[in-house]
Amino acid sequence: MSNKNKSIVLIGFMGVGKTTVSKRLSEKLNREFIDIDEEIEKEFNIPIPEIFQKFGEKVFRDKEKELITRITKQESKIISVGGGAFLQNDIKNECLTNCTVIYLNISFENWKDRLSLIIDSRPVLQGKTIEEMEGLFNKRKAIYSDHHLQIEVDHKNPEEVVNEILLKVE
Ligand SMILES: Nc1ncnc2c1ncn2[C@@H]1O[C@H](COP(=O)(O)OP(=O)(O)OP(=O)(O)O)[C@@H](O)[C@H]1O
Ligand SMILES: O=C(O)C1=C[C@@H](O)[C@@H](O)[C@H](O)C1
Ligand SMILES: [Mg+2]
Repeated sequence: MSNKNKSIVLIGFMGVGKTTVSKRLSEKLNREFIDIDEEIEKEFNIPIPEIFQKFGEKVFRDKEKELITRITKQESKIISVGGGAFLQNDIKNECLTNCTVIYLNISFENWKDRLSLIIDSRPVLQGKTIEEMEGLFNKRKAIYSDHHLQIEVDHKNPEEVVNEILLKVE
Protein backbone atom coordinates (compact mmCIF):
# COMPACT_ATOMS: atom_id res chain seq x y z
CA MET A 1 0.00 0.00 0.00
CA SER A 2 1.37 3.46 -0.83
CA ASN A 3 1.74 5.97 2.00
CA LYS A 4 -0.82 8.19 0.27
CA ASN A 5 -3.63 5.66 0.69
CA LYS A 6 -2.67 4.44 4.13
CA SER A 7 -5.16 5.13 6.86
CA ILE A 8 -4.12 7.62 9.53
CA VAL A 9 -4.29 6.51 13.18
CA LEU A 10 -4.25 9.02 16.04
CA ILE A 11 -2.78 7.89 19.37
CA GLY A 12 -2.14 9.57 22.71
CA PHE A 13 -3.37 9.81 26.29
CA MET A 14 -7.09 10.04 27.01
CA GLY A 15 -8.40 13.56 26.56
CA VAL A 16 -5.52 14.72 24.37
CA GLY A 17 -8.03 15.31 21.55
CA LYS A 18 -7.78 12.24 19.29
CA THR A 19 -11.53 12.05 18.64
CA THR A 20 -11.98 15.80 18.23
CA VAL A 21 -9.00 16.19 15.91
CA SER A 22 -9.76 13.04 13.88
CA LYS A 23 -13.29 14.25 13.12
CA ARG A 24 -12.03 17.58 11.77
CA LEU A 25 -9.15 15.98 9.92
CA SER A 26 -11.52 13.57 8.19
CA GLU A 27 -13.63 16.49 6.96
CA LYS A 28 -10.57 18.31 5.61
CA LEU A 29 -9.18 15.23 3.89
CA ASN A 30 -12.60 13.98 2.80
CA ARG A 31 -11.95 10.59 4.36
CA GLU A 32 -14.19 8.44 6.53
CA PHE A 33 -13.67 8.84 10.29
CA ILE A 34 -13.83 5.83 12.60
CA ASP A 35 -13.62 6.15 16.38
CA ILE A 36 -12.75 2.78 17.89
CA ASP A 37 -14.26 3.63 21.31
CA GLU A 38 -17.55 4.45 19.54
CA GLU A 39 -17.39 1.20 17.55
CA ILE A 40 -16.89 -0.77 20.79
CA GLU A 41 -19.88 1.00 22.36
CA LYS A 42 -21.98 0.13 19.29
CA GLU A 43 -21.00 -3.53 19.57
CA PHE A 44 -22.06 -3.75 23.24
CA ASN A 45 -24.82 -1.18 22.91
CA ILE A 46 -23.80 0.47 26.21
CA PRO A 47 -21.30 3.23 27.15
CA ILE A 48 -17.67 2.33 27.94
CA PRO A 49 -17.95 2.78 31.76
CA GLU A 50 -20.76 0.20 31.74
CA ILE A 51 -18.74 -2.21 29.58
CA PHE A 52 -15.94 -2.03 32.17
CA GLN A 53 -18.43 -2.47 35.02
CA LYS A 54 -20.42 -5.37 33.57
CA PHE A 55 -17.79 -7.33 31.65
CA GLY A 56 -14.43 -6.10 32.97
CA GLU A 57 -11.45 -4.49 31.24
CA LYS A 58 -10.23 -7.73 29.59
CA VAL A 59 -13.41 -8.08 27.54
CA PHE A 60 -13.11 -4.42 26.50
CA ARG A 61 -9.45 -4.87 25.48
CA ASP A 62 -10.19 -8.03 23.47
CA LYS A 63 -12.92 -6.24 21.50
CA GLU A 64 -10.61 -3.25 21.05
CA LYS A 65 -7.96 -5.52 19.53
CA GLU A 66 -10.41 -7.35 17.29
CA LEU A 67 -11.84 -4.11 15.86
CA ILE A 68 -8.52 -2.31 15.41
CA THR A 69 -6.96 -5.32 13.71
CA ARG A 70 -9.82 -5.41 11.20
CA ILE A 71 -10.27 -1.67 10.65
CA THR A 72 -6.60 -0.74 10.25
CA LYS A 73 -6.42 -3.05 7.23
CA GLN A 74 -8.78 -0.71 5.36
CA GLU A 75 -7.33 2.13 3.28
CA SER A 76 -7.92 5.89 3.45
CA LYS A 77 -9.61 6.13 6.85
CA ILE A 78 -8.98 8.46 9.77
CA ILE A 79 -8.98 6.26 12.87
CA SER A 80 -9.04 7.43 16.47
CA VAL A 81 -8.02 4.64 18.85
CA GLY A 82 -8.60 4.61 22.62
CA GLY A 83 -5.91 5.98 24.92
CA GLY A 84 -5.04 2.47 26.11
CA ALA A 85 -4.98 0.71 22.74
CA PHE A 86 -1.17 0.74 22.44
CA LEU A 87 -0.89 -1.23 25.70
CA GLN A 88 -1.32 -4.26 23.43
CA ASN A 89 1.71 -4.93 21.25
CA ASP A 90 -0.41 -6.67 18.61
CA ILE A 91 -2.43 -3.48 18.15
CA LYS A 92 0.71 -1.36 18.04
CA ASN A 93 2.26 -3.58 15.36
CA GLU A 94 -0.91 -3.64 13.22
CA CYS A 95 -1.16 0.16 13.32
CA LEU A 96 2.52 0.81 12.63
CA THR A 97 2.61 -1.67 9.75
CA ASN A 98 -0.61 -0.74 7.98
CA CYS A 99 -1.15 2.94 8.80
CA THR A 100 0.49 6.31 9.40
CA VAL A 101 0.51 6.68 13.19
CA ILE A 102 0.31 10.22 14.59
CA TYR A 103 1.00 10.78 18.29
CA LEU A 104 -0.71 13.75 19.93
CA ASN A 105 1.44 14.83 22.87
CA ILE A 106 0.32 17.08 25.74
CA SER A 107 2.02 18.14 28.97
CA PHE A 108 0.45 17.04 32.25
CA GLU A 109 -0.05 20.73 33.18
CA ASN A 110 -2.19 21.34 30.10
CA TRP A 111 -3.91 17.97 30.37
CA LYS A 112 -5.13 18.78 33.92
CA ASP A 113 -7.26 21.63 32.51
CA ARG A 114 -9.24 19.04 30.50
CA LEU A 115 -9.88 16.63 33.35
CA SER A 116 -13.36 17.90 34.21
CA LEU A 117 -14.41 17.32 30.56
CA ILE A 118 -13.51 13.65 30.55
CA ILE A 119 -13.57 12.26 34.09
CA ASP A 120 -17.14 10.87 34.00
CA SER A 121 -16.67 8.85 30.82
CA ARG A 122 -13.17 7.39 31.39
CA PRO A 123 -13.34 4.46 33.85
CA VAL A 124 -9.55 4.17 33.97
CA LEU A 125 -9.37 7.59 35.69
CA GLN A 126 -12.17 7.06 38.17
CA GLY A 127 -11.26 6.77 41.86
CA LYS A 128 -7.71 8.02 41.21
CA THR A 129 -6.06 10.96 42.95
CA ILE A 130 -4.40 13.60 40.77
CA GLU A 131 -1.01 12.15 41.77
CA GLU A 132 -2.09 8.69 40.64
CA MET A 133 -3.31 10.14 37.36
CA GLU A 134 0.06 11.82 36.86
CA GLY A 135 1.71 8.46 37.52
CA LEU A 136 -0.46 6.80 34.88
CA PHE A 137 0.16 9.70 32.47
CA ASN A 138 3.93 9.29 32.80
CA LYS A 139 3.79 5.50 32.58
CA ARG A 140 1.67 5.65 29.44
CA LYS A 141 4.21 7.87 27.64
CA ALA A 142 6.29 4.75 26.96
CA ILE A 143 3.53 3.00 24.99
CA TYR A 144 3.16 5.94 22.61
CA SER A 145 6.87 6.22 21.86
CA ASP A 146 6.61 4.24 18.60
CA HIS A 147 4.86 6.39 15.98
CA HIS A 148 5.49 7.99 12.58
CA LEU A 149 4.75 11.60 13.47
CA GLN A 150 4.46 13.58 16.72
CA ILE A 151 2.38 16.73 17.20
CA GLU A 152 2.62 18.93 20.31
CA VAL A 153 -0.86 20.07 21.30
CA ASP A 154 -0.14 22.36 24.31
CA HIS A 155 -1.88 25.74 23.91
CA LYS A 156 -3.28 24.80 20.48
CA ASN A 157 -6.95 24.60 19.63
CA PRO A 158 -8.20 21.61 17.60
CA GLU A 159 -8.10 23.60 14.35
CA GLU A 160 -4.43 24.45 14.89
CA VAL A 161 -3.61 20.82 15.61
CA VAL A 162 -5.40 19.74 12.43
CA ASN A 163 -3.58 22.34 10.35
CA GLU A 164 -0.24 21.18 11.68
CA ILE A 165 -1.07 17.58 10.79
CA LEU A 166 -2.12 18.63 7.29
CA LEU A 167 1.16 20.48 6.76
CA LYS A 168 3.12 17.39 7.74
CA VAL A 169 1.19 14.67 5.93
CA GLU A 170 0.35 16.34 2.64
N1 LIG B 1 -6.89 21.23 21.37
C1 LIG B 1 -7.84 21.25 22.32
N2 LIG B 1 -7.96 22.30 23.13
C2 LIG B 1 -8.91 22.31 24.10
N3 LIG B 1 -9.80 21.32 24.35
C3 LIG B 1 -9.72 20.25 23.55
C4 LIG B 1 -8.75 20.14 22.50
N4 LIG B 1 -8.91 18.95 21.89
C5 LIG B 1 -9.93 18.34 22.53
N5 LIG B 1 -10.43 19.12 23.52
C6 LIG B 1 -11.52 18.78 24.46
O1 LIG B 1 -11.01 17.80 25.37
C7 LIG B 1 -11.97 16.78 25.61
C8 LIG B 1 -11.38 15.43 25.24
O2 LIG B 1 -11.17 15.36 23.83
P1 LIG B 1 -11.32 14.00 23.01
O3 LIG B 1 -12.57 13.29 23.42
O4 LIG B 1 -11.17 14.36 21.57
O5 LIG B 1 -10.06 13.19 23.55
P2 LIG B 1 -9.54 11.73 23.15
O6 LIG B 1 -8.09 11.86 22.96
O7 LIG B 1 -10.36 11.19 22.05
O8 LIG B 1 -9.80 10.89 24.50
P3 LIG B 1 -9.98 9.28 24.66
O9 LIG B 1 -8.67 8.61 24.50
O10 LIG B 1 -10.43 9.11 26.07
O11 LIG B 1 -11.01 8.85 23.68
C9 LIG B 1 -13.22 17.16 24.78
O12 LIG B 1 -14.14 17.79 25.63
C10 LIG B 1 -12.69 18.12 23.73
O13 LIG B 1 -13.66 19.07 23.36
O1 LIG C 1 -6.63 5.03 28.23
C1 LIG C 1 -7.45 4.09 28.38
O2 LIG C 1 -7.15 3.04 28.94
C2 LIG C 1 -8.82 4.27 27.81
C3 LIG C 1 -9.07 5.35 27.01
C4 LIG C 1 -10.37 5.59 26.36
O3 LIG C 1 -10.19 6.12 25.06
C5 LIG C 1 -11.22 4.31 26.30
O4 LIG C 1 -10.69 3.44 25.30
C6 LIG C 1 -11.26 3.63 27.63
O5 LIG C 1 -11.88 4.50 28.54
C7 LIG C 1 -9.84 3.23 28.11
MG1 LIG D 1 -11.61 9.51 21.90
